[in-house]
Amino acid sequence: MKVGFIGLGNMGGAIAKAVAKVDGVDLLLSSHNPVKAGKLQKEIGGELASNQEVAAKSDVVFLGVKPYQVGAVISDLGSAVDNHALWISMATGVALSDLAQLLPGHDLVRMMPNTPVAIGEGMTSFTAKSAEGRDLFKRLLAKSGQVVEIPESLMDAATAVAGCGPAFVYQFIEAMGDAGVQNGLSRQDAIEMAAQTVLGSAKMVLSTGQHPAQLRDAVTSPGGSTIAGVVALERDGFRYATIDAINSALKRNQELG
Ligand SMILES: NC(=O)C1=CN([C@@H]2O[C@H](COP(=O)(O)OP(=O)(O)OC[C@H]3O[C@@H](n4cnc5c(N)ncnc54)[C@H](OP(=O)(O)O)[C@@H]3O)[C@@H](O)[C@H]2O)C=CC1
Ligand SMILES: O=C(O)[C@@H]1CCC=N1
Repeated sequence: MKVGFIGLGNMGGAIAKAVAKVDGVDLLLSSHNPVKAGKLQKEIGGELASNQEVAAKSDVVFLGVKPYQVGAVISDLGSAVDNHALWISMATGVALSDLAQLLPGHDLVRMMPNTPVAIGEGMTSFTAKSAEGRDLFKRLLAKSGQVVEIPESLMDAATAVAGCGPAFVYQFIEAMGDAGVQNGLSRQDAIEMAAQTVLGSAKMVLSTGQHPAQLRDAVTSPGGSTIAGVVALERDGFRYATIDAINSALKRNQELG
């Protein structure tokens, strides 16, 4: 099966890395930036192509350009889109109804991935126009991490929590690292400790099925040091700051749409 990519930046490139691991897939890679696309091709294989070639020759096309570029990029393809491939858009805020106007008669999937798909640990939400599109999409994302089908009305929420979420987690890891450095750890050790702590804690949430508050209680000895830190986080508005960050991202998603 020929799987094409138009736009191979941070997100399109990460998905291409995951899709490249699926058996029976031949990649066609197109980006504005031939140097970037060439570098990726060396890493994951496939063939470099123009946008028109990708549209005309692919059975499935992943669209990885910025939301405001989607309309112009598809319009520029002209009759190359007439082969009725499955089109998959990752563009924030761009609805299936918008895509259907640009690609009338095509099968469509709207997805919201996050960058950890590049290492098989992503969290992707999607809405599909057809059952065939859904099955093919899930097959292509099989090596990308978790994949969940949601109603399109929840896409902005999924975008804010999981699409944008890695940036918030990296900020938290960076801040933990700073605290470690302030207290004498090397930068490298501090970041490794912070990142592994986030990884292990996330795995505990997913593998035990326990509520995060229960798991936090198991760390928090009465009168101990953890509760002192927990109280400081509450005092400084950590929970509110996190919710506010996600709501701000959600509001911006709606504006982008
Ligand atoms: N980054 C993320 O974590 C996530 C992003 N998304 C969505 O993914 C999409 C891409 O975002 P992101 O990867 O961050 O952005 P990037 O800017 O990193 O990637 C966009 C890519 O598209 C290329 N491009 C621009 N115009 C064209 C064109 N006419 N033809 C072919 N390629 C073109 C750009 O090339 P050049 O740089 O040379 O202009 C660039 O490589 C967006 O719609 C975003 O909403 C969704 C979920 C998460
Ligand atoms: O910042 C953005 O617009 C996109 C949405 C999800 C992650 N990046």
